[in-house]
Amino acid sequence: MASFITSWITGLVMGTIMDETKAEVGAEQISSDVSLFSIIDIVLLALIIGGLTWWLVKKNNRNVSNLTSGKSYTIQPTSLTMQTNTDNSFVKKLQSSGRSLVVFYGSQTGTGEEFAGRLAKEGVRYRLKGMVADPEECDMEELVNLKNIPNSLAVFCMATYGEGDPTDNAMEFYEWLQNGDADLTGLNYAVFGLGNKTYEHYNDVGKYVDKRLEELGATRVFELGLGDDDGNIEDDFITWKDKFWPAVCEFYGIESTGEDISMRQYRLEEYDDSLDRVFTGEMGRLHSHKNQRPPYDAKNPYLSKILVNRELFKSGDRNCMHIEFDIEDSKLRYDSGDHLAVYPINNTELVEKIGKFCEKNLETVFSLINTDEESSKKHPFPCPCSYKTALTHYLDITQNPRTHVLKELAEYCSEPAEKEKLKLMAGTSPEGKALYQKWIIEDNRNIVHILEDLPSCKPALDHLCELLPRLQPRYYSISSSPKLHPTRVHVTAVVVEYKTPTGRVNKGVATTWLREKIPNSNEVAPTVPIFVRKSQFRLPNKPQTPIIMIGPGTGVAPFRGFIQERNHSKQEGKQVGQTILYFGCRKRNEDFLYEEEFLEYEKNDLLTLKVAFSRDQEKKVYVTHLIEKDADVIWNIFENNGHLYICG
Ligand SMILES: Cc1cc2nc3c(=O)[nH]c(=O)nc-3n(C[C@H](O)[C@H](O)[C@H](O)COP(=O)(O)O)c2cc1C
Repeated sequence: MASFITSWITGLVMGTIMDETKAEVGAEQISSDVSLFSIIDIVLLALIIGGLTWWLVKKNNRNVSNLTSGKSYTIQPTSLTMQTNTDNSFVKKLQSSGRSLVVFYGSQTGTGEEFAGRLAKEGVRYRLKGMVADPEECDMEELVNLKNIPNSLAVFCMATYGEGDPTDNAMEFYEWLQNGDADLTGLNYAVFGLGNKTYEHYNDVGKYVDKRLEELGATRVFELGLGDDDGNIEDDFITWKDKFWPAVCEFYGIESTGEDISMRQYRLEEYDDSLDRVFTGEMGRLHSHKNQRPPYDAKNPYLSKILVNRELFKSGDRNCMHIEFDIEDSKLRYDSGDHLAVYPINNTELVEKIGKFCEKNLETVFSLINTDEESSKKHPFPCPCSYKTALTHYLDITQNPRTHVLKELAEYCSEPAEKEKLKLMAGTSPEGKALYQKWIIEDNRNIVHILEDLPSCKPALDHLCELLPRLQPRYYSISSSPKLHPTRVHVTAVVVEYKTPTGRVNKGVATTWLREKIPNSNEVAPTVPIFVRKSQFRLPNKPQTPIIMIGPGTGVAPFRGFIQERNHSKQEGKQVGQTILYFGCRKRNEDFLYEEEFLEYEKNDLLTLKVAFSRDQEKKVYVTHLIEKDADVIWNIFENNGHLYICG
């Protein structure tokens, strides 16, 4: 039962990973998510009764295994010591640069890091010159010495992942807090947590850090703030921040200087075209795309050849791709259930529009150089590069911009009405917040749409490049098993395209780009930068263990890998337990993914296939209906220590 619950939770996490890039979630995926929650209701009720004890056992053991990062590590006994390195002395850095505010971030996809940057920057307004710091690069034991700096304050912007786990960069700090017993008396702190309410462990890391620092003797200067990424995390942050600063002023007996903090963090250098060491889209090492060298990871992705890219839908106006990536010479390894990360590039048309609106030659090579010489982050992205490279490879130009970006854009409007509109949305008035919600979020405007709709706004392109967030890799559930396909990774992805309320067509960054990457035997195969991210979405160790997989739509992707793996075990003569797949889609003749393969496995007595076609008859049928009907079978599998997985 314990493993069953683990699988259930992991399934939920997995479902979210599939939807990680919100801008790329199609309407069909959203509707499968909604139906999944009904499944969860049904199944969970039964579960809670039988599995509570095991659940508690698991919860207590949670600290022993990290469930999101894929990193393996060992917990040390109570006096865990972190590596001390004088270069990592954030206290020295603060002292040498006359600062007293340090803002740490635990961030995976950049939101926490961005919030930390904004807080550190705003500090000058309150005579608290600030510095952003990555806990992974700091000796966090120095927190005990921070009190030696007058009016010092440590702020923590901490995101939560998986089953309430910290981000990779905050892992060591988190363990230190959990296992250490430092005396933090005299340390002044505040915490803002980043999370998502749809997760069971909502903002667990922020809550824990806030509580634990107090337990260790530190003084909370302002109450814990909680940001919900399912709602409007930007709004949560500015609402918290606007009360945070007055509380800080009261605590230290200081006043706002009223200073405008829209100063730049990076200075610009532009070069003539003779420069030879110019980044052209590499993530870390210059020329790494030309001289590929393992090991491959997020900073050194492997340029993989696309060997197959075929359409899976038989009819209809939507597209679903089956893509096979070549990993033969890469030394990359994967397990079924892992994720493939793909670094996409932005649409050329959008990139060129930005160049046009900003009236800048996109071929110009430039660098953004941190004005804070103490900072470990010298550039916001690999520099020098051309503006075209920055906008194509490194910056997210399709997200809804956050309010601080609008504030800076306002300064570049020559038309007073347009300037006021941006300022209003960037402000904290209820009217401004409502306008931001409507004009940016609901109308789904990205930076290109804003510049299009506010024609007098002509930002300096280098400033815009400083403001835009980094383009993130997209994660896809791997839909193959290495047992069957050791040299290839398969991915199953629906092409995202939808109309926004302003009548524009928004296209998913990665899927639209991948769609064009069709291998042709006469040409060199198209290549894509990839790396494998380990997951905890795993088959039970013993093939005899019965499993139920619920995977409507592209939620079936990881289960194709699981089924291939179970089939491999069967062919090796091993006994394989019941393997049940619930799959749902619109119509049998339209979007039944991998129909032939699944029917073949069913014919060979490996798979029990349960399918729901919502639009093939008058009355809608979803996987939830099938599960309800099969309650007895499912319960029987639970009683045999089966595993249940949900993905969608
Ligand atoms: C795969 C995944 C797992 C997540 N798990 C949780 C969770 O367990 N609890 C929670 O409150 N939020 C969870 N979140 C939401 C993130 O914490 C939230 O989106 C946050 O803003 C991310 O911050 P970052 O951009 O700084 O990494 C999860 C998000 C993803 C993509």
